[in-house]
Amino acid sequence: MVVLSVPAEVTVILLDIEGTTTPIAFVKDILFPYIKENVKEYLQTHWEEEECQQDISLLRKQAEEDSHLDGAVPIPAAPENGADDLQLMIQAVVDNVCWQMSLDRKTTALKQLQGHMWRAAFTAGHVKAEFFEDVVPAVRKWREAGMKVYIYSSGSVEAQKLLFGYSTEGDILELVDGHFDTKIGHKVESESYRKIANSIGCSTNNILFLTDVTLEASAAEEADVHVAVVVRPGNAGLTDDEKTYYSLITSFSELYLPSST
Ligand SMILES: CSCCC(=O)C(=O)COP(=O)(O)O
Ligand SMILES: [Mg+2]
Repeated sequence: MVVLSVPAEVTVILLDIEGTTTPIAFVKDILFPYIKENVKEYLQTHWEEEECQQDISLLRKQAEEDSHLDGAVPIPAAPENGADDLQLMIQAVVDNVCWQMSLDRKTTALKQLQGHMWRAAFTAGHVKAEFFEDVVPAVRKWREAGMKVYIYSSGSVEAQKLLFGYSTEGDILELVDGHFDTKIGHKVESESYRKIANSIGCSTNNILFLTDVTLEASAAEEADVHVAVVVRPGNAGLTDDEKTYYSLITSFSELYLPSST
């Protein structure tokens, strides 16, 4: 087995979710279709609720920022003229969400609505999150060795907690010391990793970030975070240069913690 030695200064392991802890197929084939199939009914049912109105406001703001993009779908201002306007507005939000999802956008607005929609599916037991089989045993081992384990995903913190709270492995939320999402910044921006270190109360070089996306690894590395790229079935392929440049692991069990011997 290939072994990647974790530098002695590392005290925090920061995990991406999709493509790292969890198969991309679970997100693409189960979580995302749930949104596309249910978003219209969800909006019709929850429209009057404050949480839903906050989600719409955020989506509308994002739509304004996106107005220069090819194919962007605008969301009109709040309806004034009754039921017909409301139905047009709901359809605009549905079209905007589907457009964003067709591009796999990671906007905070989209991710916030998705997190709220998944709540019902997870808590009712209709969906259970999948984790690669090496994830839970490795995380337990790291924690026993004194490591802190944090999550940094484009999925909202609320969605992350649903995944860890309602998984095929049971409720494994207690294995996570904390969560970060795009509210702290985007994963391809190095400043986000500095803010995460600051929020945890450590230096960036105390963190090892595991992700499937080399753009994220590169941003983290620029902030002096240690990185390893996770190669999982179903992940996007890496170029030869990326394979040479980055430390690669195919399972969390390949990480060797000097302190855990
Ligand atoms: C954690 S919620 C479901 C996945 C999701 O919506 C997403 O965008 C995952 O992105 P990641 O940063 O974990 O690759
Ligand atoms: Mg990922």
